[in-house]
Amino acid sequence: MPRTLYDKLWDSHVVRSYDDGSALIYVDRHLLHEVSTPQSFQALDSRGLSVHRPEANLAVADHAVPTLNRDRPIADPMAARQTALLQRNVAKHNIPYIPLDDRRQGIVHVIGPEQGFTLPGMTLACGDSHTSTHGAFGALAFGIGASECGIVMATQAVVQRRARTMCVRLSGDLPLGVTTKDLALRLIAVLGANGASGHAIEYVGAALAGLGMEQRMTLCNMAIEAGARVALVAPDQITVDWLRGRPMAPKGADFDAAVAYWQTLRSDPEARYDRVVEMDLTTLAPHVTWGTSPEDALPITGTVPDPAQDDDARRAQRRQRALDYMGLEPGQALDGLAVDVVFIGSCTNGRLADLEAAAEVLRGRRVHPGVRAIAVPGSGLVKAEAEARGLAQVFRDAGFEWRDAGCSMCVAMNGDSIEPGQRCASTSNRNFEGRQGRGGRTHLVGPAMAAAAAVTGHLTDVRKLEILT
Ligand SMILES: CC(C)[C@H](C(=O)O)[C@@H](O)C(=O)O
Ligand code: SF4
Repeated sequence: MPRTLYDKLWDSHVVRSYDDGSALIYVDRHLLHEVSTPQSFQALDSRGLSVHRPEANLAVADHAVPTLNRDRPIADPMAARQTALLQRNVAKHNIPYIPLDDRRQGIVHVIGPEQGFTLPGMTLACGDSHTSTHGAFGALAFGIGASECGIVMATQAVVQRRARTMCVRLSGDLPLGVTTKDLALRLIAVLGANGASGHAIEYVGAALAGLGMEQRMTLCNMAIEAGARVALVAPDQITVDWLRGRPMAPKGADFDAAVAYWQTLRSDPEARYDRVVEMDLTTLAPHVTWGTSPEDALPITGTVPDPAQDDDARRAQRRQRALDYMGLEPGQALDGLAVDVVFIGSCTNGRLADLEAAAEVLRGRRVHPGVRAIAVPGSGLVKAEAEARGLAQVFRDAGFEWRDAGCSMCVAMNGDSIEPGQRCASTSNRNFEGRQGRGGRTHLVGPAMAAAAAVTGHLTDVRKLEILT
């Protein structure tokens, strides 16, 4: 029977199947961060269990870590405790750990691929919902809960429910000024925040040939915001070229052998998906969210919707609440909304290609007076590369704060946050109430759109700005 890529990855990792459709799945790799693992280690320790295969794990602190003054002790007591605890736990269990002062430190979903820890054909788990990111490499990657992290460390396996499959077929090229973030937002708006729940999304289609790994990661990263815990792109030459030479990727003949296997990781031509969605990239516009769910996304040329016109009463209620929280009126144009803060970073848009896209807009321009703009590279290596290529200087010259790597203002756990009532154009993935700080108002955008907001002082269509490259 013809199989999808998801089926192949699933089948090759089943240890035992159960009658209810779930299965015990072998987990090749496990990523750890400081926020979701304290109870996992506690569970191990209270039962006297050891870590089954320490080298299958990789730990890094990212959520709570400061992005300034890294040479000093962490000032926030909670962050200091969380980070120290992770360090103690991994040392005790011999788990490879990237320390805070290491250039490789960064957001788990940035450093996994960067180090070649994430590889095609593998199963990868992490106590974090955005683990879907790693599916861009053709890995079966999924977020798990804290107790499951303990189970994975002790047994190298976890029980999962098989997902239904959804094919998202992408055709055409992205127009100038439009990025994969816009595509991701559009897709979530079309599907709804729960529209893909219970599904594994596979992105297919001619458009993928024009999308680099970083763009594919942005797409897979945001699949969870449509409810899909798993997202996939079949590995191709772009994947192979990106992984060649990565520190933890196989070397020499081993790499060639791995590539031969990776080439088998694609859906069979006759394979059936439970659902198929078509997206034409050529007509896509830059998007922005107006509400408090990632599904509240519209083209920047749009206006704030009117809940009173909504035929779904529950949605109308949610939307009205969102408008109240966001301080918006129905019918208001999105282009022109003044912003106080601009954040460029996160595991969605904190990679080199994202910084480049923003820098293209920033070059020769200045951040609008009164706007606070902050750029936080996704990893120390992204930061170093951006500095080597002169991008950091573009950000600094424009008036951006240029920080050390971490989750930062994406989740505001490290003190990088916005004030109540402040409006922020953010390249992150969630715009929930309070996500970037209590009372803060988040508008999700791509990196070029964030840069455009920074220099104009308001949400605006980046296509209206002349790019001075
Ligand atoms: C803190 C962590 C568990 C959480 C997640 O699961 O995604 C965070 O990364 C987020 O983006 O909300
Ligand atoms: S950058 Fe944001 S979305 Fe990504 S792992 Fe960190 S907190 Fe979660």
